[in-house]
Amino acid sequence: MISFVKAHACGNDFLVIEEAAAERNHAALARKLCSRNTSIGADGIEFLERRAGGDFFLRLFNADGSEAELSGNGTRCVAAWLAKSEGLTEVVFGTHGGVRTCRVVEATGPTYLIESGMGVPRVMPRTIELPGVGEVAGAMVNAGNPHFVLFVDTDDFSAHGLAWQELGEKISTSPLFKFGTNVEFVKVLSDAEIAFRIYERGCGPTTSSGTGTCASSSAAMALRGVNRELTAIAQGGSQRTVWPSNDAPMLLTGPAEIICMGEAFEL
Ligand SMILES: N[C@@H](CCC[C@H](N)C(=O)O)C(=O)O
Repeated sequence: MISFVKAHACGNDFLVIEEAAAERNHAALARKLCSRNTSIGADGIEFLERRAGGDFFLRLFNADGSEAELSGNGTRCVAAWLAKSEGLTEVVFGTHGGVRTCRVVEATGPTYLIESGMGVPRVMPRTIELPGVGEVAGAMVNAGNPHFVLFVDTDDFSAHGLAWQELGEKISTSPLFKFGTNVEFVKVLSDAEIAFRIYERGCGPTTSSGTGTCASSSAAMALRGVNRELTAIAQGGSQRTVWPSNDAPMLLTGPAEIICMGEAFEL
């Protein structure tokens, strides 16, 4: 049996599994346990490694078994679990996308409001040529993991005559991005608010993304001149971002809720 904890951040859901239990089956476990109809279901698994000296390291596997550098929401879910189970209120995680620090701001039952230091996002305006679609203008953003951000002004977030989910998949899996990319469709609502939709590498449309929130916010701040403190509204809820300048680390504040814990049968 494999012990797991399930948590979500604005509907972006994760299983948390101790690295020691993975026995090198990370990808297979992710594909199996994240399946919505035949298993527990989740957008990804965070494997939590406890290193000497009390350090933590996170490895994130998407639902399709691919490994990503990190997840902003997933990291927060693990921080919420460590707050609930071990009373930790500040946790530093190593990830393949850089160090991330989480601080519990508020706790209400199983829900934790957490502020995370998300590193310095890098925003690079880019126009790509997509077969059958044409030129798509946007920005590549490195938020520890890769993102392509498009600005839209349609009610339904469609762009280039395609639903955002369809265009998102084309961009996410385009060979133009050697390692694939997450895709965000961003609408600037005011100087203080953006709304966005997310097509994630390795799992498709999700209701929220922590790194996607950072990528969307940083692109809107750097390229559209909105405020350096923003509310970013996704389908699953809002998060707050603060980015004092283009060279500064971004702070991300949002909720994470512990749903359940249990034991899964082995593969
Ligand atoms: N939902 C996540 C991002 C998860 C990783 C992503 N799918 C990738 O492959 O980079 C978040 O909250 O950041």
